[in-house]
Amino acid sequence: MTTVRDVTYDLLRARGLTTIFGNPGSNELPFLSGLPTDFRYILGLHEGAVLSMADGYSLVTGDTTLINLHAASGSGNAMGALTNSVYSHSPLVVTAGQQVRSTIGQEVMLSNVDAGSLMKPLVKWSSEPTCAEDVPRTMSQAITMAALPAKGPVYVSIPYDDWAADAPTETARLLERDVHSAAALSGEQISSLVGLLESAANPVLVLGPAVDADHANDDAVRLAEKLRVPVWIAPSPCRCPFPTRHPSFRGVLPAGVRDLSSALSGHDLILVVGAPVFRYHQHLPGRYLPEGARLIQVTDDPGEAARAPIGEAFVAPIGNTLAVLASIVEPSDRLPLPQLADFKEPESAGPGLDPEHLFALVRAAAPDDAIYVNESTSTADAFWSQMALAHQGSYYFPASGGLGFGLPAAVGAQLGCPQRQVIGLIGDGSANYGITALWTAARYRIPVVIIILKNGTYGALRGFSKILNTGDTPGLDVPGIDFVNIAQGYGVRGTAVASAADFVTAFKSALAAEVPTLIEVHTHFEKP
Ligand SMILES: Cc1ncc(Cn2c(C)c(CCOP(=O)(O)OP(=O)(O)O)sc2=O)c(N)n1
Ligand SMILES: [Ca+2]
Repeated sequence: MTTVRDVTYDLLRARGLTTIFGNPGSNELPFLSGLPTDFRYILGLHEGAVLSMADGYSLVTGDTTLINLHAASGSGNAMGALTNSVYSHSPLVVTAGQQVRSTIGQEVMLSNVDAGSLMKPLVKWSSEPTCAEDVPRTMSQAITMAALPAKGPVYVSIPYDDWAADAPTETARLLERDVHSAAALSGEQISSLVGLLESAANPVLVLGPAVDADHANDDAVRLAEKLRVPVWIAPSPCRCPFPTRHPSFRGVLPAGVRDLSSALSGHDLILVVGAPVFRYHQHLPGRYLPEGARLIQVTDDPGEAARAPIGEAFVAPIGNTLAVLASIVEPSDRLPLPQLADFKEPESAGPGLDPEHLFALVRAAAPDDAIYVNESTSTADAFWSQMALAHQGSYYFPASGGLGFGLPAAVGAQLGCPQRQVIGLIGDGSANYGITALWTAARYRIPVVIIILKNGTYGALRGFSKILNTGDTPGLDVPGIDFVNIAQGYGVRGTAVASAADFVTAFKSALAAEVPTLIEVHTHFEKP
């Protein structure tokens, strides 16, 4: 007789979920026992790292990705990482082993009490099947929900005695299922958008992560070039939707209401594509928009459209909308935008490097199509002022600022995209939240390059203490961490550098290596 486990593995195979990121407990063993040979299991040592590795993998591949965690304790450890995945719309299927079905109510050891509620609101859908026979259909629903727009993580808790139960014969029909999502702006809606863009005196494009997620970067460039308009990246970006050396590129919008509004002053039409309106961060109240500006938002997430405080929104596929607009909008007779100024070539007063200087050295030596996973929270301005990102899928940042994403996501991204070099730019504070992913990188020989920016402090919080005028609070410094020895303890080759020449030597060696490498760079939080 075919078991629930057999049908579930057939379903996972049919939908392409044959890589499992996990950390097991006893509840998971009946699912993992006799893992089919065409599946691979990637072990992480902490569930936060497991989740973020899977997130990095799903972001670069675009694949719906399977995670298997241990009951409530493992699921709970992963929740911090899920705060990012839910906003980066990562299609993750998070599964957890549950105690034997008949004992859950007694709350025996390893029971995941009220499992269906545990992960809300950090997942778009969550369930514990009501009986063993419904496990395959529930898994089918979970995989489909994760992948349908707006994509996002889902959670399924499965009692471990369900796997051996007989599967109803009809569950085999799940393997034939396919679910298509269509919808697009109507001809009338497109015409109204085109009319607004062509009649605006000074329009501006604001692009968000969904443009990059939908591989619509080139159509965004075509639209910007036809309209001859400036292009900003929406605030708090977790991806890069537009080439940063293009003449239209103006940078990342500030994440405060007041400053964002002034950055857009003078524009009468603001077209926001693929971003929430907006992911503000610093609380700097003011007018949402400059005088006389009209905001139009195109998003594939009904929630983003519904919760925006301003503007008119269209819920539609991002790639299709940009492609249609770029093809039918008339070329503008505005003057072409001038080339961007050359990069400043910064220096540092040693020992140690200024972040701008470090990023200039990275840019000079890294491959043109490198993928950057950034979690160095006080150096964002320096990064955007020095990097030349030209390709789709070149940049990832924790979508909710939940630390512990960066280092594991870099490992997962490198596993998912072996053809491009992945470079993690990780603060010496952030590194500690996902440090165990170094072991996974060494264990599976994943050749990621991890650059630790060691300024000895929680730099972003020092910045916030100035904005919030909170003075010198406790808990802001992280001096003396030895990432080289930590890395070597997890099996990763590490080097510490404090000069430009030494960094370039170590970086070029790391880029040529076929194993993971960590470089600890002494950086300045403030210019010496
Ligand atoms: C899981 C988690 N814990 C704590 C924080 C709070 N936090 C913390 C602790 C930051 C400092 C990070 O320091 P870093 O060394 O990684 O980078 P910088 O020195 O460049 O800021 S930024 C920030 O929002 C967080 N965002 N996420
Ligand atoms: Ca730091």
